[in-house]
Amino acid sequence: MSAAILAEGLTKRYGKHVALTDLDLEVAQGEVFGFLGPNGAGKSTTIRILLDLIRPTAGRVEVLGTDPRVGGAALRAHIGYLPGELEIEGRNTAGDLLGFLADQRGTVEPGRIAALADLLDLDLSRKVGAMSKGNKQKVGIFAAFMHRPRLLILDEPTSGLDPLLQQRFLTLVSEAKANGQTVFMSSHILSEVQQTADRAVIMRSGKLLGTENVEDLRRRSPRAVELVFDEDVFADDFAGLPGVRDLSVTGRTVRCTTEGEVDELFKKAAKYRLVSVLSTEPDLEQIFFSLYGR
Ligand SMILES: Nc1ncnc2c1ncn2[C@@H]1O[C@H](COP(=O)(O)OP(=O)(O)OP(=O)(O)O)[C@@H](O)[C@H]1O
Repeated sequence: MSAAILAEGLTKRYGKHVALTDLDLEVAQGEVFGFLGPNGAGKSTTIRILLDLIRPTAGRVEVLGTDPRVGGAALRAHIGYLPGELEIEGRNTAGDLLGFLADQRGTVEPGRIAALADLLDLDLSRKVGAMSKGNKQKVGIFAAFMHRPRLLILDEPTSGLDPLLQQRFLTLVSEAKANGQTVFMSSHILSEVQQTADRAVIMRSGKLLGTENVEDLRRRSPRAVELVFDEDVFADDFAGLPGVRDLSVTGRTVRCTTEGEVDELFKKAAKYRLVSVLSTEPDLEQIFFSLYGR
């Protein structure tokens, strides 16, 4: 079986500016694949090349076994694409617009649009041009998912969605995976990729830093942890614990960065009465630094 996505030596220059350098990528069919990187890493550039919206300076890609430069409409029929900067204008209602797209595609099962509207809480009677960014994003998600394409290419799909809807979106991704579809999803947020993806690549400044098994990434990536107790605690109790660094203990509050195992930390914490636990994901730059030391 051919790969869902294959890129070899992909390079893109805009004049003197190098947006992408020698990228190799292979995404298997049926895989949920995260494409991670901060703004400007080259994610949208790669995605646009996969869709033949722009052409590479060097290297080649195959999408579902076909060169997108020759695949045309037949290839596009198998791809659901959500652009990073979605622009939807016009006086049509969401229902009319999505109904039109469904007719064009001809493969959308009856009731699918209503079910998606229910899941993502979208009022189909609203005019798309007057919608908020988040609602427009939902329309874009519908358009990508509704015909259950073999391959979903999603550029920052949850941008503009509130946390509840981000979770609902992730259920759509899980459903697509269960259905054997391939999902290629860019993001600058590790946690959303961690929840759904099998593997992820991490990009920075147009270069691939590494390919990661997402389960490993979850274990290895640092988290900022804050524990608050109902009384002052002894700093010595928390000193030198495995997987704990940047420790600061002030009165009732312990702050630290954890990496990997947190078992010892919580065993020590259990000596006291814990009032609250806050664990936050650092931004990608910090994760890069922790994983790759640069
Ligand atoms: N049409 C263009 N002309 C010139 N430079 C461009 C063009 N499109 C992108 N770039 C540059 O190429 C680099 C990669 O951009 P790209 O949009 O692929 O990054 P990204 O990872 O998708 O980030 P973002 O999330 O901000 O879109 C950036 O430095 C960007 O400024």
